[in-house]
Parts: sequence; C-alpha cells; structure tokens
Amino acid sequence: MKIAISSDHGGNNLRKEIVNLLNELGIEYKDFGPQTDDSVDYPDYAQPVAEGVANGEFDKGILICGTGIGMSISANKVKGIRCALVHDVFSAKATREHNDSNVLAMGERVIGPGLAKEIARTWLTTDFEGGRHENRVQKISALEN
Ligand SMILES: O=C(CO)[C@H](O)[C@H](O)[C@H](O)COP(=O)(O)O
Repeated sequence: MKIAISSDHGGNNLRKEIVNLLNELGIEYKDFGPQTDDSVDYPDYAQPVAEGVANGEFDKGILICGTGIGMSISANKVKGIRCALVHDVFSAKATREHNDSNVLAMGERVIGPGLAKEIARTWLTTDFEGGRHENRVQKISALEN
C-alpha cells in the first residue's frame, strides 16, 4: 500500500504524528508537506494528494488541516475521490467498509493525536465490504458524470 499525505499549516503537527504512525506500520508514503509552518492555502496541498490517488499513483490519501473540512471539500472536487472527514473510530471503520473512502481527512484543531492515530490505523487496515455497498459507491461515481 502506498499513501499520499499532506496538510496545511493548521495540520502540520498532526501530519508529523501520522507520518510517525506510517513509519511504525511500515507503510510506504509520500509526504507532500508543507515543509514550513508558514500559512498556506489548503486546496494547494489537497490537490496533489487527491490527484495522485485518483490517477492510481497512490492507493489512499490522508489530508489534515485545522478542521479537516477545507481539505475534504477540496479533495472531493477531484473525480474519483471519496474523501471522508472522520473524527471517531466508528466512522473510520464504517467509511472504509461502506463507502470505500480513498482519502481520509482529519482536523488537528478538533481531536488529539492519540485519537487521530487510532482513526488512521483503523482506516488504513479496514477493507471495503462490497456487497450491497458496491452499487451505492457506483452511484456516487455516476454523480460525477
Ligand atoms: O479549511 C479549514 C477550515 O475549514 C482549515 O481548518 C484551515 O486549516 C483553516 O481555515 C486555516 O485557518 P487559519 O486561521 O488561516 O490558520
């Protein structure tokens, strides 16, 4: 599995925590930054991650900003992206099983690093259930056309 990850300035600290988790789990990743704490615009950092997942270069993406909202709105503008904004472990599991979400968004100003790491771990290790959810995910894709 290959992961793309980025944040804005509001998500820098949590991004570093999640990068540590990816290292612990032995998961390959590309970190799209930012490399400084300067204020940046979240769509600029959502774009390479979302496009990289949509074009198949990466299997999944993780995006972090202050709330996760700006990142999730931006990512979901890219065709093929199903970005889930998640702040609890139940939803992390459900969005993989039911929605086959391919990007996870979280907010550093909303939850602490312990919970965020548990959410990311759950999201990364839960498979799509298929079955009745297959048709629903296809209908999401149909909305893009
Ligand atoms: O997009 C967001 C809100 O939906 C993120 O939380 C951003 O990180 C936030 O807007 C950045 O705000 P700042 O005041 O410029 O740090």
